[in-house]
Amino acid sequence: MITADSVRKLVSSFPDPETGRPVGQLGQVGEVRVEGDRVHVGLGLTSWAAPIQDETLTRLRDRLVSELGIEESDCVVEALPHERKAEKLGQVGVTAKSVIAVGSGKGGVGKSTIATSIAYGLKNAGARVGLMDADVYGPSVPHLVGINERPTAINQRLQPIEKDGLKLISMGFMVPAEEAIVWRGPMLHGAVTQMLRDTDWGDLDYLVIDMPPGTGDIALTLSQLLPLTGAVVVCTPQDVALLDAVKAIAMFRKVSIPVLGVVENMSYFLCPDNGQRYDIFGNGGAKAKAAQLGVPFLGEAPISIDLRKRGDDGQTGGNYADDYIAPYLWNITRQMVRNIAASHAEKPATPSLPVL
Ligand SMILES: Nc1ncnc2c1ncn2[C@@H]1O[C@H](COP(=O)(O)OP(=O)(O)OP(=O)(O)O)[C@@H](O)[C@H]1O
Repeated sequence: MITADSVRKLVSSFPDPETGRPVGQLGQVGEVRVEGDRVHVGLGLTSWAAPIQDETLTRLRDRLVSELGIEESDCVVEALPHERKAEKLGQVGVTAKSVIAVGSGKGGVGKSTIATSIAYGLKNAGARVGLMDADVYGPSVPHLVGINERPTAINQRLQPIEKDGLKLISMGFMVPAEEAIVWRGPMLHGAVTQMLRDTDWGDLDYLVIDMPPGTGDIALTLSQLLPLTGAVVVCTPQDVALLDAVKAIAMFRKVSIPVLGVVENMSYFLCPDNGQRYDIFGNGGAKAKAAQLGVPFLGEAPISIDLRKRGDDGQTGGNYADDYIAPYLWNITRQMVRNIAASHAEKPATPSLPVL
């Protein structure tokens, strides 16, 4: 006979996606009801896990169905909100659970577009997200999301600009582009440190950092300032771009930033007139290269006129309203979170010591 206790025990050992620790240890098992063969379970999930909430619930339900030998239709697993504060990270004290750098080997491959789309995807799913545009050589995020105003400071803390619930700070707010372009290492280091340390980010699930293309200076600076969850490398499919992406991967590895995966942008073009697919820059090269280098592939995004138009109009966040490009962007975002959750399950976080 199935009892609430036996179900609770099964649920308790299920790993929390955010920490990798059993949910039973973290007070995340909610109400468990058993009526004959019908089982109803409440699972507490944090906003960090929101992008993979549905599949997490399905995984738990599948486990219960197989272990208890019941019908899928008799097992209901429901998400309950679970609060968990982020810890202050590194010497800059950013309060975030995951810090993700988005980089590329060269400019113009759509790095800022993908970084912004990832940030919006996480935010739309229900996570608390900050986006830091550290691309000194082309700080394009304010343009992509349509922000013209400058951040204010309260008690010498920069207040990020909020756009649709996304918190944003850009190098473009700090310095005129023509000035930053001639900066050397120490000045870049100072500016990035200041953006991280002196911004009122609040409590974030994810901080997404749009990196300048190519250069190792900022990757090195970041790795010294706070523990990064990992880097996403954006590239286009042609061979020369892939060579640069390989260099970017090597650069992140050199400064011990794990590579969360590669994104192939501008993978192909679907002609709206005849539905014909054109592999303008070739296709599939990034996936093959990622496999060869032993890094995950996060997904592809085709060339989309809407994506480019929305960028020009400061409406990049609106890409999720577009039927054609939205599933590709969402797939990349979700695959990234899945990969982070899988690494948490492999290496669960050590529990914080109780306060005596
Ligand atoms: N999949 C795509 N389809 C169509 N246009 C795209 C796509 N991805 C990006 N773009 C467009 O390409 C241009 C460059 O994109 P973006 O600024 O994101 O590149 P970047 O790699 O960050 O460049 P840089 O490093 O020079 O800032 C923009 O006009 C953007 O709208």
